Amino acid sequence: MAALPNFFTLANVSLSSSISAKRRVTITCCASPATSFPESVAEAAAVNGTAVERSEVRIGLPSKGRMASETLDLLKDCQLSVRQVNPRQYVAQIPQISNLEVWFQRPKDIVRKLLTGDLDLGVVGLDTVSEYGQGSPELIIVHDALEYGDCRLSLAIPKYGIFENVNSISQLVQMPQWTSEKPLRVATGFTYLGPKFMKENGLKHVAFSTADGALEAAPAMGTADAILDLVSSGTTLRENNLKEIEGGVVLESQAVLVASKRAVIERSAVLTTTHEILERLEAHLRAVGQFTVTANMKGRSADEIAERILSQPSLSGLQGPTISPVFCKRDGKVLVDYYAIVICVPKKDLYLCVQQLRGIGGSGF
Ligand SMILES: Nc1ncnc2c1ncn2[C@@H]1O[C@H](COP(=O)(O)OP(=O)(O)OP(=O)(O)O)[C@@H](O)[C@H]1O
Ligand SMILES: O=P(O)(O)OC[C@H]1O[C@H](OP(=O)(O)OP(=O)(O)O)[C@H](O)[C@@H]1O
Ligand SMILES: [Mg+2]
Repeated sequence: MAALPNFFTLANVSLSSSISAKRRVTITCCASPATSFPESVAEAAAVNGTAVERSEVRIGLPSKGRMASETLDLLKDCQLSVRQVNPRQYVAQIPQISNLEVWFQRPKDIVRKLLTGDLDLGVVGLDTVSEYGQGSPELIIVHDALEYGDCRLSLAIPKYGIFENVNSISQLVQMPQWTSEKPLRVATGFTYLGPKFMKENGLKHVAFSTADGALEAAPAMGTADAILDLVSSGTTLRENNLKEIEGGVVLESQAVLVASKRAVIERSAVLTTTHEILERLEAHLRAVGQFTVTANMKGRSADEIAERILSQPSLSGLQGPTISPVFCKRDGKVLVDYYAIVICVPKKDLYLCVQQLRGIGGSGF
């Protein structure tokens, strides 16, 4: 994952100790580079005063696009059913949390409204928080991995012509073609992150153009040399003869739960509701991320099997294993040759765990 510029763990906010104890939950806050902070956002954050007077808690959910239905599905899996009578109704309730109002908004407007204090919480892609939050210290990432909406913001160039042998950002920067008269033309919808990334990578001669969609067509049309856009499967780039380059990923993104720092700090109802949502998200995400592996293993005793399992690097950090004798009858005697073992494995470690269990004599998975 590319390092996220301007994000750091927020250790000195009073709520952090209680929330950040959870696995995969980080309370992070965009650092505030005061000098480069755009005035419009700073002003928006400053007029956040209305938030203090509201008693109900407002969460913004994507009203349309690919994040909309998956967000509702996730909440449903957490037993938080959003009651929306029809898709054109922009406000809804979640009966399980009585003082919570759901507002359906476009993802970028969710971030904007968190900054103005019109929303307290929101679910959007990290790319949207980073682009429209513009490093504002007013935004707190409450949960950084809701496990959908995975994509990356990445720079892509044509596979052909002058770019044929260019495969990294440093090679792109060193190309003699880019001058102040003829800068590298980049098409992007990310007008904050794009210039920031190029500056950080030393690309001086660059000009940006914006469009709302189908950016991948710009190089073939001759209107841009490169594009900076979201990539998920990579199909759109491939179909348009474009390639990503080494060092060209601006950020890795997925859906996150974001909060207004001020609302969380100043209004106890927001903090309580944030905790409640977080507990439910964590319980659900932990459960779906875990697999139970059962296997048989030959051995002299349960202790010996336990030692063998716990000596393996991918198995030693687990809670357990549960080891039970498997009884059989041979020549009229009840014997234990095998033990049944049960371990709980995070999804990402599943393959390695099974390999390591096999390596120490596990079978019958
Ligand atoms: N190809 C993709 N695969 C997975 N997630 C994506 C992809 N493209 C975007 N996303 C995520 O989904 C979010 C919403 O994208 P979506 O395309 O639905 O809306 P949008 O691009 O903001 O709006 P619109 O396409 O209507 O202009 C993005 O901010 C990003 O986090
Ligand atoms: O790597 P892939 O899986 O091919 O996905 C990447 C494409 O998905 C997004 O477009 P979207 O579908 O949102 O259309 P848009 O350009 O109209 O926003 C993004 O802007 C890319 O064009
Ligand atoms: Mg889109």
